[in-house]
Amino acid sequence: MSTTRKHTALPKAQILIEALPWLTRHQGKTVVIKFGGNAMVDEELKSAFAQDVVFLHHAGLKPVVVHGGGPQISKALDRHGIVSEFKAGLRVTTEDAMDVVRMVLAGQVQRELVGLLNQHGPLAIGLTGEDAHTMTATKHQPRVDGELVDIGRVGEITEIDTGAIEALLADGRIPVVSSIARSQDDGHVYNVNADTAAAALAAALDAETLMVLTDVEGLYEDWPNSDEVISKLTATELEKLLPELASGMVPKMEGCLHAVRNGVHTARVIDGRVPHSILLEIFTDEGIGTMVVPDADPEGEAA
Ligand SMILES: Nc1ncnc2c1ncn2[C@@H]1O[C@H](COP(=O)(O)OP(=O)(O)O)[C@@H](O)[C@H]1O
Ligand SMILES: CC(=O)N[C@@H](CCC(=O)OP(=O)(O)O)C(=O)O
Repeated sequence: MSTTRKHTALPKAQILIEALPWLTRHQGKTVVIKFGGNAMVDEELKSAFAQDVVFLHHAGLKPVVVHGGGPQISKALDRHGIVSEFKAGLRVTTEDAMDVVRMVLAGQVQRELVGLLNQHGPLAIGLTGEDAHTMTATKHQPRVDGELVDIGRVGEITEIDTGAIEALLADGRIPVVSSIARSQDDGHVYNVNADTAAAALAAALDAETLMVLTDVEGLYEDWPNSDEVISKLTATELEKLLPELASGMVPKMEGCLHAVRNGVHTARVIDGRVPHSILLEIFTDEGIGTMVVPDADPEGEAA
């Protein structure tokens, strides 16, 4: 035989092998991925997101996508002459505004993500929390300066039925969920913050990981004065920080806390502006954002 041939693709094999421990660890595990409206600004990023989710699916994980669409809703409301107002980080949602919210989330943003994922095969199925009683809510009245405020059709999740999502996962599909909930009597629907919905679903599904993609690097220690990202913190450490956090981060970090306090192993806030941030986070040990772990973290760094 002649001398050994030079295989120029060998570094690729090295990269695949480096992912082996992570592939083994995450095999069969459910990962809830929240794709924020602010991270959905760029066509290339959206395609890379879809590729990552499909990659996870083919690597044996069970991804569930929950999407936001705040900026897209604000734009549509503006076109309808409705002014966007937020209280306690949540959109004040009149009945008219709710029609627009539902149209944008279920009819526009969700359809686009389903389309991008399905470019890779017959994988994604879109639903909202209304479908098969996936999410039931009651009217949410947050406190602002100690006073209860009425913010219209904004819901607080009271019940989750994971049946439809689990059936889709068992059938090898990728559920794409819009954050709209039904009311107990099916009389109307509620607008639910997408971070809150993703966290509640992650807990109800017994997911291994909740991953929240947004438009910052992670949780900044002293926002907006410094860009020092907190790379890892426990539930109790996060709980202490919560009162200091500002609007957009509040539902995200409250969601992460809820998730890890209810069985999810890790909740991560990562930068959706970095292409393939999901793969970097799942398959390398260079976590790129903020990771929240339960207080007793038996697996330590391996989480
Ligand atoms: N401590 C913090 N660390 C990082 N971002 C913060 C912090 N506090 C507030 N923010 C704001 O939260 C925003 C993310 O939330 P949001 O706008 O709701 O994004 P998304 O559409 O991804 O849900 C950031 O762009 C930033 O302006
Ligand atoms: C009650 C409430 O505020 N609902 C959000 C739902 C969409 C969302 O959460 O989108 P992002 O993740 O892109 O912020 C809203 O109407 O904007």
